[in-house]
Amino acid sequence: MIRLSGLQKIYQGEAGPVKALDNVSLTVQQGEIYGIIGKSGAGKSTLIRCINLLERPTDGTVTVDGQEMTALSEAELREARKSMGMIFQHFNLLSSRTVLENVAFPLELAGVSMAEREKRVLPLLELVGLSDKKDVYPAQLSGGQKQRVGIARALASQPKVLLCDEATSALDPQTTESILALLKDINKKLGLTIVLITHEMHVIKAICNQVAVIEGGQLVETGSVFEVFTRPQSTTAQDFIKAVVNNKLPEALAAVISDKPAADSNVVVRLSFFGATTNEPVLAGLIRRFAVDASIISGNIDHLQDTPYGTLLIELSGRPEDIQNALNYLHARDLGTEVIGYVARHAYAAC
Ligand SMILES: Nc1ncnc2c1ncn2[C@@H]1O[C@H](COP(=O)(O)OP(=O)(O)OP(=O)(O)O)[C@@H](O)[C@H]1O
Repeated sequence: MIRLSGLQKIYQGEAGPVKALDNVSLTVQQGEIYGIIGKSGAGKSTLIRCINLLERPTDGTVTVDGQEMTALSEAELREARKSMGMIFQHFNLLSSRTVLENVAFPLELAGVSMAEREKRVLPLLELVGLSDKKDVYPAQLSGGQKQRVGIARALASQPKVLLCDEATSALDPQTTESILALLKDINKKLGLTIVLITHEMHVIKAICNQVAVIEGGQLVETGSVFEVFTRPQSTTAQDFIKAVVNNKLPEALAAVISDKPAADSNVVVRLSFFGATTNEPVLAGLIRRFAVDASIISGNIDHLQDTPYGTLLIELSGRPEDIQNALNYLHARDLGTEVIGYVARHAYAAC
């Protein structure tokens, strides 16, 4: 649906040229929710604005639904943009117009009659849950309601693609959740392709299928959300994931753990489960096969795109050769096995 190829964007800043995008290529399939995550200044806004050519790339091509946007004249571009809605962090509503008039605005610009505008806008207000606010002005709405108006307005011209520029960054966590749920619902109901930029990994985790990580204007990692969450390759992706996956050691354990084994120390291991392996009785198999004890220190199972994913922190005790055999057994399974460190026997009371 969207193909970016070799995109480059150089701004002429006051202190000289700024390379905001450096050879960015990516493909977004029809019906996907594609998230682009990066820290401040990474190039996210520039990238999303290059998709509808609000920002013209210095080099490279943008193709949307088979049409090369970068080859169009300004007039052709205005027409092509109708197939792409956009929502913004600060909503960008017209304060002197009611909710209905705001949502109808793109249709008004397109010369659609008042009667037809109303006919098309009312179902959209229902879709975003604002039917009872149609005659209200933006100042009387909450942030979440304003973003719902923004979403309805973006949908007014029946776009195939919805671009979301930090759409939930100005909202509290609960409202963010409801807006993300609405976007997911719209994606499902209308089959709309959604591209969003964010600096928050929980947004990606909540609704995206695919993710791209951007740093210094370059894509440093792309893949399914499940792949990137469970096996992040870049340090940037790993840093983002730390914010949503709690891999912190319990304080009492962190105080006594060492990275060097002692003669009689127990081994602390983090197991990561993905998909089908989540249901495997790994610990039972371990204890049955080897003369080791496995105490559970902490654990959690979460879901990513309806696939179970979890980590388990365990402490293995036994003779060193039995522990080694047990570790070899774990390494041979289809799960992540990471030795976190060593604790002296009885130094930490695992349950
Ligand atoms: N109009 C401009 N002129 C000069 N430099 C610009 C311009 N717009 C953006 N930049 C620079 O380009 C780089 C990327 O900016 P961009 O706004 O795309 O990043 P971002 O990831 O969206 O950041 P943030 O999350 O803080 O909004 C930054 O170094 C920024 O300072």
